[in-house]
Amino acid sequence: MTAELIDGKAVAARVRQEVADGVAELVAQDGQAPGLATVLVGEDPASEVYVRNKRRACVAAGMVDLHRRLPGDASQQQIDEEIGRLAEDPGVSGILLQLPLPGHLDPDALIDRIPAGKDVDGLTAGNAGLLAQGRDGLRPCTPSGVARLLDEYAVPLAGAKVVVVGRSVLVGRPMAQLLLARDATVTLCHSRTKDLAAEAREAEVLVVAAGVPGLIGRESVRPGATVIDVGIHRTENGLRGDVRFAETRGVAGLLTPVPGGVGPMTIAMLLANTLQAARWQQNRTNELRSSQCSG
Ligand SMILES: Nc1nc(=O)c2c([nH]1)NC[C@@H]1CN(c3ccc(C(=O)N[C@@H](CCC(=O)O)C(=O)O)cc3)C=[N+]21
Ligand SMILES: [Mg+2]
Repeated sequence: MTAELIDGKAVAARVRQEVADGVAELVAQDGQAPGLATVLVGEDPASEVYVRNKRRACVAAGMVDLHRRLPGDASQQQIDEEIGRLAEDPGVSGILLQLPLPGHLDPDALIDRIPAGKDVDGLTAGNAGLLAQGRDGLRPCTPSGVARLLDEYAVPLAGAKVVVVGRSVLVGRPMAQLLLARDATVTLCHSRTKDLAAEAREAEVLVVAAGVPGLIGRESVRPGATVIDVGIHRTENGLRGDVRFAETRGVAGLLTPVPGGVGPMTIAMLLANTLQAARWQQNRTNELRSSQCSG
């Protein structure tokens, strides 16, 4: 068997076009384009690349790029104040604090300064709680990108055995919650899991977000399974994932490549979240206006 490849670039291009259409509609309605504030602290080279790509995608979708850069030695209070200003600014639809932050900063406290309605990364305790309770909110971009890929390739989730490897706040935990909300039977594995390969082999859908290069190979994959590789590592031989691609391709039914799989979807879903946030803010503004008129 040779797995069919999931074309994340193609799906991401479709999502980005949908977002661009939605942005044009919003601009026609109230003359204001959504604005995305990416906040980058310091100069981690990988973060520079991601933020640059996010800003480009934002402009390409017709949104306003409101980038903020702070020095690597910025204090907790300085960043707190910057996020506070963006939170108050009606021109800012979404705020994204790029992670990881320099070691002297407390990321949780800063993330929770972002109002839930502008939290386009879906990382605040508020949005994580809404997701855990199965209520509407902004979802983390990588997990929602994975869900969209699975939908586009018509991978059944209801009742399916899904194994997620990795329990990070950015990917693994929200991924498990999102799949649970889609009625999958979800197993969440991590670095302390006993016999990871045996757990993973049970999966009809295997989502790998461990951050360990080449962690998963043929010994861990059920024949015909759908394998989603969220890992991304810069090596001498180019970008690699958490999955050993060539050997896994011989066992899996559907497989994401790295690059060109999940990565482009993360950015596409960020744009989709920013549009969603702008629509909610527009609705709230209109409700306020009409209540002032009638009241
Ligand atoms: N607050 C926050 N939100 C994030 O969403 C976030 C973050 N911090 N920190 C780092 C991770 C990583 N991440 C990626 C985004 C795009 C690609 C992407 O576009 N990948 C391309 C390749 C791009 C390249 O050449 O490096 C691909 O896989 O095809 C990958 C990874 C977002 N992250
Ligand atoms: Mg882990």
